[in-house]
Amino acid sequence: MSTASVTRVAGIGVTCRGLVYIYRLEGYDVVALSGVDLDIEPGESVALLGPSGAGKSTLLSLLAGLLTPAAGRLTVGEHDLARAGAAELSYLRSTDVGVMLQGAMRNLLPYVSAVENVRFAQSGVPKARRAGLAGPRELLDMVGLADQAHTRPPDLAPGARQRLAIATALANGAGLLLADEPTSQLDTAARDEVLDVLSAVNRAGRTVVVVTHDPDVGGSMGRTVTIRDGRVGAEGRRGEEYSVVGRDGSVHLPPDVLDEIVPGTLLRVELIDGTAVRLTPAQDASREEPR
Ligand SMILES: Nc1ncnc2c1ncn2[C@@H]1O[C@H](COP(=O)(O)OP(=O)(O)OP(=O)(O)O)[C@@H](O)[C@H]1O
Repeated sequence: MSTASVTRVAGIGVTCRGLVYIYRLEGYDVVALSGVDLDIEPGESVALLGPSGAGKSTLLSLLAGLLTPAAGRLTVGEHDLARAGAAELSYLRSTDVGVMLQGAMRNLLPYVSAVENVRFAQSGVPKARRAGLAGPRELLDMVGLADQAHTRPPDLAPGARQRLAIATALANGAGLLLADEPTSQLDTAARDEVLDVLSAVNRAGRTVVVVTHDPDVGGSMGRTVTIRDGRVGAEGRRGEEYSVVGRDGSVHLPPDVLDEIVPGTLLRVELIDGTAVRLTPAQDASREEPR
């Protein structure tokens, strides 16, 4: 696969403070996000990791303006998404944010060619923002599909379909790309081609946020953020994993530590020389029953 040079686009940053989202179902509520604090700098590449049901896709949908937070602050570029109305959210998606839903075909029109898919994605861009957009051919070139411009999505290989979904997501000139599981169900070669494209669009300035279960995909991004129980539990940089102290002082212990120090254990917490923290389990290593 050969990709052409990628048009530079300024990246868009994100700020989340105490972000809460609740799915309201008949008879009960599901708290999917319970206080996410997260900053993403313009031009960063970030992987959202974490166990199934942790809240990764919900967070991505909030960043995309597809869901509105129940509480907390959320800004994407200049937009305050906690306060934005439907028109502002729709403008955001047609200009600054490119979204790839899970499953390539959910992002594509099956009955028209690759180039028509990109043209269609550009038809919703407001006139004032159309000047300076990369053309459909250039976008297909960017994802290595120049020679398959007239192929319809069902006739593309799975990896090529995902790359076409990237081209359509970025057709509006977005400075923030949000992709939910863009490499799931791809073989290693197709996955690496998708990662190459994501890396190229990131190097050309755009902010890239990817939800994934694949640690290799996480490793290919500049930073990993692990969501656990609806909050940021850990962050990884340059292969090192760090726990994140929540605004209420809570810390998620890493799974391997939790194997040894089970929930309910009493811990003595000591600050050592102002530079390190020591956690020591109480003698019997479990909470005493109240008398
Ligand atoms: N449409 C919905 N209605 C009700 N509850 C939902 C809905 N979507 C998600 N949830 C619940 O919200 C919580 C977070 O789900 P979410 O899909 O964001 O997690 P996730 O980390 O992306 O999981 P996965 O890795 O399995 O996709 C889960 O408890 C899930 O069951």
